Amino acid sequence: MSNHEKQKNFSIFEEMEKYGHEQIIFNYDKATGLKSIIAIHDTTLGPALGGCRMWNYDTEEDAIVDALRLSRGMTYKCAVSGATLGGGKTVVIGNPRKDKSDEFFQALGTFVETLKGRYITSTDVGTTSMDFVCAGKQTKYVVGLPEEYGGSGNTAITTAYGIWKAMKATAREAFGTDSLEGLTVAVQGLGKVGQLLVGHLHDEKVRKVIVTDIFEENVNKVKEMFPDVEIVKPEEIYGVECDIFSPNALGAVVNDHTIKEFKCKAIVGAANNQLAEDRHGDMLQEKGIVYAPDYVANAGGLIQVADELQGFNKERCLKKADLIYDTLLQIFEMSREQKIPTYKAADILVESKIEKIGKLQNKFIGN
Ligand SMILES: NC(=O)c1ccc[n+]([C@@H]2O[C@H](COP(=O)([O-])OP(=O)(O)OC[C@H]3O[C@@H](n4cnc5c(N)ncnc54)[C@H](O)[C@@H]3O)[C@@H](O)[C@H]2O)c1
Repeated sequence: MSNHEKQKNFSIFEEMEKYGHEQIIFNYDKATGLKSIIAIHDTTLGPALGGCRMWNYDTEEDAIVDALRLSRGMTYKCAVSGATLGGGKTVVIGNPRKDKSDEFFQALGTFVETLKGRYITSTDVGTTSMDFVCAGKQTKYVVGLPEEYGGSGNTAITTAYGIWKAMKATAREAFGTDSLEGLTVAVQGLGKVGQLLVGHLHDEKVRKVIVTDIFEENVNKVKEMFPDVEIVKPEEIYGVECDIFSPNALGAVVNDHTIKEFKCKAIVGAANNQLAEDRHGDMLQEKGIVYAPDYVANAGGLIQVADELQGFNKERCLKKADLIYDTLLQIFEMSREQKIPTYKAADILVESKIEKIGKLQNKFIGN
């Protein structure tokens, strides 16, 4: 089907109805050429929070679908981490290597400001904390700023920490012990999170780390820091012999093709929306692969920026990230007891939490 035909069949309201999105805002700034979409999924728990992804989308439909999927993931991630925040996301259509400037992100800031705190933004793939220093000149509704600007700094640190904890919980479920010592872990994507994760794995004395990235400079950097890593080509990573596969690049890496290739016993990584479709989570369960639901495992970054909204405290933030381990154990237990895939168990946990909090009555607390 051509892109034009695809767009003719695409209904934005049908998409919003499917998962209950509240609002989509399209922003265009003539002076800078900024084209962005802000999707707000659910604000039952509080203002929507979610990073801003900058990507060269093939079609506008791809950009809208990404904003919808990612913002919904943020609702679930906020709820499962105990944050009093809802889910939102921005996508910026453009090339992050060419199209950025101070004015470009200031333009984004002006649009975020119009929402008066209903949506708070931050970094994601293709954007950096410095981009939000620029956006922050026009809005106070930004988090994930560098420490020298009063922010909590690089969120990848807490994300990688959380993935490491998630991996330990998943190892306990899959291998009966939460020590990663002696295991082989395949890491896809050696960006901000992937690089730090390899460091944690090294400290845990895993047997072998197999790595890949589409950018050679990232692979070389990791090889320099950890000479023992084994490097494979990007297309080879799914089929390598390993205990744990860790996707830390982009989403939809668990799909009809990769499932046939997987030789791992568990999947734990930072990438958002790892399952191309829900049914792939069912297929993983049938294959006996323990899947750590992405929005639970990768909540570290969200936990950090949510903490920044309260005045960042690193110790408190890491303590909250430690809970990723406990939450995953709870989800694995639900999955076993109810005989349902782990992604469904996580969704049930979150949806019941949102429903209960949504029904809370405001109580009179005196003057
Ligand atoms: N940074 C965070 O705090 C955070 C928090 C939650 C989720 N995530 C998610 O985790 C993932 C990694 O985040 P990041 O901050 O490290 O992003 P990043 O952009 O720094 O790194 C992504 C890396 O993946 C590589 N890559 C892309 N496609 C690839 C492919 N097909 N094969 C191999 N490598 C490929 C890129 O070259 C890059 O090095 C993203 O999906 C992001 O949305 C990040």
